[in-house]
Amino acid sequence: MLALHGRVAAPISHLGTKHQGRRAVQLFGRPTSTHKQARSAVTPMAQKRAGDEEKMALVNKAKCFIFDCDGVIWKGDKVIDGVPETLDVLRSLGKKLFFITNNSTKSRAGYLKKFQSLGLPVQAEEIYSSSYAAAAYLESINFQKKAYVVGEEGIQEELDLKGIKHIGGPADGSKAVNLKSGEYMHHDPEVGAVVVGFDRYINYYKIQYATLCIRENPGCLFIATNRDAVTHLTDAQEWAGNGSMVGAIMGSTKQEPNTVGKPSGFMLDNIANTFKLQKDEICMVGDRLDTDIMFGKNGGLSTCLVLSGVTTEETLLSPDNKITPDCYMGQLSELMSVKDKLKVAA
Ligand SMILES: O=C(CO)[C@H](O)[C@H](O)COP(=O)(O)O
Repeated sequence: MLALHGRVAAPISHLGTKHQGRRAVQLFGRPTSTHKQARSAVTPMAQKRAGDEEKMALVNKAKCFIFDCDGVIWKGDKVIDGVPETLDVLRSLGKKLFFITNNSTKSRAGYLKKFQSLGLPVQAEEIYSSSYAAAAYLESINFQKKAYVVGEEGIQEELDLKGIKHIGGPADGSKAVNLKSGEYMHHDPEVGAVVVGFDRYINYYKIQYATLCIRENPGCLFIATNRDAVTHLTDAQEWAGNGSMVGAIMGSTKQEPNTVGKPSGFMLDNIANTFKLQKDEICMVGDRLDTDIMFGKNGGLSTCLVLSGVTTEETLLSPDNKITPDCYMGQLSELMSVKDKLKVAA
């Protein structure tokens, strides 16, 4: 087992919000004062692809880069072209690199193996996942009860590392509900949090169990690792993301979850505090506007969108889009066009 990161600073200081249509989505606990926060995070500006000048300014300003994984580093199990070389160049310039994924199916140790299997030299302490964020959040509030997991091994492994008791997860993947007359499902009254992450084996049993805990156990928390609409489970197509699992339980409980993954700033605060980084020295590179770029903007980071993932240029430039990155490019390796003009980090 890997002890990957230090203890999370509590209490949580950053509350992010995002709009989905007209509804405010609550991130981390507090009812949102949505309009104020959302306005500060969306600065409409002229958009054009980053040229060499913008790329140089972006890299020279940043002492640290935070990369989203799916859509920036890889798609499914394939590394995106030019990524290894680009990471090497940034490291040779003395930049600190971190990798943050909203995908909760693996723990940080699981992601370390994935990076290694893809031939990407990454250190354990450079990886943050929403599975970790869920466990670190519960630790930060001194959670002493049991968690019910709708999700995969990643969440369970991270809860184990924090010594948090849990039930559910893959073990409930094969459980079926038989709705015979008088059928009654019992649930554990000791469950004090339901953690919902991406779950390929979600079923009616899990949805009902999670619903009972949230509705009937006084004060039971509803935690979403993320609410991403779609994800690249394979490189051939986009697949329904954790937003679909969270949505099912929101539907039955009529409650908003606390979201611990991007765009919530929980992992950002952890990185900045642990590694003593100023937020304005960090550049967030991501492929999603409502998670990655919002995460960067909420946190006061520079932001760069890449078009190698879920966002098209048309969506970015549409008048309906209100989330504007500082710059955008086709894919990460486009930074290589200025590699000979970049400065070593001070
Ligand atoms: O729904 C998901 C699976 O839980 C996520 O959308 C997805 O995998 C996000 O990955 P990343 O943050 O690396 O783009």
